[in-house]
Formats: sequence, structure tokens, C-alpha cells
Amino acid sequence: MTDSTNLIRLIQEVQPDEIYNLAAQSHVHVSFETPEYTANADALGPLRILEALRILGLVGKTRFYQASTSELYGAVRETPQTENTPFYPRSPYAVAKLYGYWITVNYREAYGIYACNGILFNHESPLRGETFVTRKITRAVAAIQNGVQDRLFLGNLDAKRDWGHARDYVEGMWLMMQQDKAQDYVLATGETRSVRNFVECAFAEVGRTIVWEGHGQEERGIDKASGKVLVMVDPRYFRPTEVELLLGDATKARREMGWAPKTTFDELVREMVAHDLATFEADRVPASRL
Ligand SMILES: Nc1nc2c(ncn2[C@@H]2O[C@H](COP(=O)(O)OP(=O)(O)O[C@H]3O[C@H](CO)[C@@H](O)[C@H](O)[C@@H]3O)[C@@H](O)[C@H]2O)c(=O)[nH]1
Repeated sequence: MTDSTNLIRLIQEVQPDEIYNLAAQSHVHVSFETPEYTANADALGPLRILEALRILGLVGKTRFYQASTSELYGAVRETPQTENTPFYPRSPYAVAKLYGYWITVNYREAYGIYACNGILFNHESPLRGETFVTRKITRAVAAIQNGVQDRLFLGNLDAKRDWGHARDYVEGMWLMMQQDKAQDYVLATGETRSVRNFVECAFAEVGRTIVWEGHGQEERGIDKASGKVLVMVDPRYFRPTEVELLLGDATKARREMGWAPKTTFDELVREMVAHDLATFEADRVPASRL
């Protein structure tokens, strides 16, 4: 995404009908440490693809999808968030994505290219990177259950997200690219949960009840049955500016494309925990081979 000549060469060779730009430095916390690279990949990246389409004369042939994000809403101006909610980005990642959003709109309006933004709320699966909060939690549950980790350290337990399953969202992305006219759409479940609640649901999958004690940085998540501290707060995971609450309204996607999420929150958590448990169990060396 940071190399125009290779992007042009690749697009010329492939002559694609559709390009889904999911490439990015996509970790919000990391973007505070690497803001310049994040801007290069996440803001100028989509511009480079759009320019490649213009240079190669593919504006009438190739459709373009830009992975926009609910992070654009940041310090939210209204709840729930729709396609018409004003943006207020709260991280170098979100500011870079703001450019990506508007350059996509601009190339659609200026050159008539079929270019659309999917404003996707958090979408998760067992394929999620291990440093994003959902997967970090489900892996820790599996590791603790297998006796290879004592506890889980997290940042802001109060943050609320609208978490859906990536499988459903990919279908929505594809639908956006099959319409008569390119437009921007929110994809979301319409439910919001705190990080704390995700922790409770993930541990419940292995039969553990988490009881919370203390406040702020002193808060602890304790296993009700054993009394062991399983969750602690580590301020290293706090962000300089946080997005406290995201809750999306996908009415437009439902009305115009017939899109609706199929996987419930509980099913998502169950699938992620089951996958991580299976991975840890498969990695365990049987006692007979020790
Ligand atoms: N990563 C992480 N997040 C934590 C932790 N503890 C608490 N959190 C909180 O959990 C929330 C979710 O964090 P992430 O899972 O890292 O995702 P995100 O910041 O919401 O961003 C993801 O979703 C966006 C869509 O809204 C995407 O645009 C972005 O690329 C990424 O996939 C944030 O409020 C974060 O502060 C922790 O230990 N690690």
C-alpha cells in the first residue's frame, strides 16, 4: 500500500473487476506509536489504488471497496451511529481512515468510479489477530483453562463495542459492490457490550463465573469458584484518547440490500472460545510422549 509503482503493476496485470481495500495498519493503539506509517498506508494507500485505476483507464471497469470503520465516529456525536452521523476521529488510525473515506467519496463524485465505503463496526472471528481485545480474551480463557497462563491483563474494561461476526460482514461488503449505484453503508448488529461483559461471556463458556472487585486500575476479575484473580487492569493498554461507545444502526443496509447479521453475540463468543480451546488442546503434548 505504500508503493505506487507496484500497485500500478499489479492492477495492470490482474485487470480486476473488483478491488476490496482491506489493507491497513489496523490496530488503533499501535497507530499512536506509528502515526506516520499509519497515515501512509491507511490514508494514502486508498488514494494510490484510486489513482492507479485512473492512470490505467480502469475507472469504468474496476469497482472499489474502501474498508471504512466505526472508529470514524470516535467521540460519538449521536447514538446509534448511522451513515449521517458526523465523524470525530480519536486516533491517528481513525484520522487516516477519515482521509480514506473522503478520497473514496471524492473519486466517485469527480470521476464516476464505482467506489463505496463500508462503515463496518467491529467484526470478529477465530481469525482475529491476537492483540485485538476479543481474541486476546478468548485465547487467555483457553490458556488459563489449559494451565499455561495465570491471568489476563487488559486496559479499559468499560469500553463498549458493537461486535459482530466477520463472516456476516464480508457478505455485506460483497453486496455493496453488487448494487446499481455505489453508496456508503453502515454494517453493525445494533447491540453494544462492554469489554467487561465480553470477558464474563468468554469465561462462562468454560463454566467459570467472574466476580468483579475494586475500581479503576485496581479492578480485578475473580473466579467465583476458586477465588483466584484471573483478570487485572494494566494501564499500558489504555489509549491516549479512547473511543468509549460504539453502537451502529444498519437500517440502510437492511432496507436497500437486504443485509442483516446472522450470528448472535453469544454464538460469536462460543465459536472463538471453542476454536482457541481446540488449538491449545491440539498443542498439548500427551503425557505418554513426555
Ligand atoms: N486491543 C486491546 N484493546 C483493549 C484491551 N483492553 C481493553 N481494550 C479496549 O477494547 C476496545 C476494542 O479494542 P480492539 O479490539 O483493539 O479494537 P478497536 O480499537 O475497536 O478497533 C477495531 O475495530 C475497528 C472497527 O470499529 C477497526 O477499524 C480497527 O481496525 C480494529 O479492527 C477498545 O476500547 C480498547 O481500549 C487490550 O488489552 N487490548
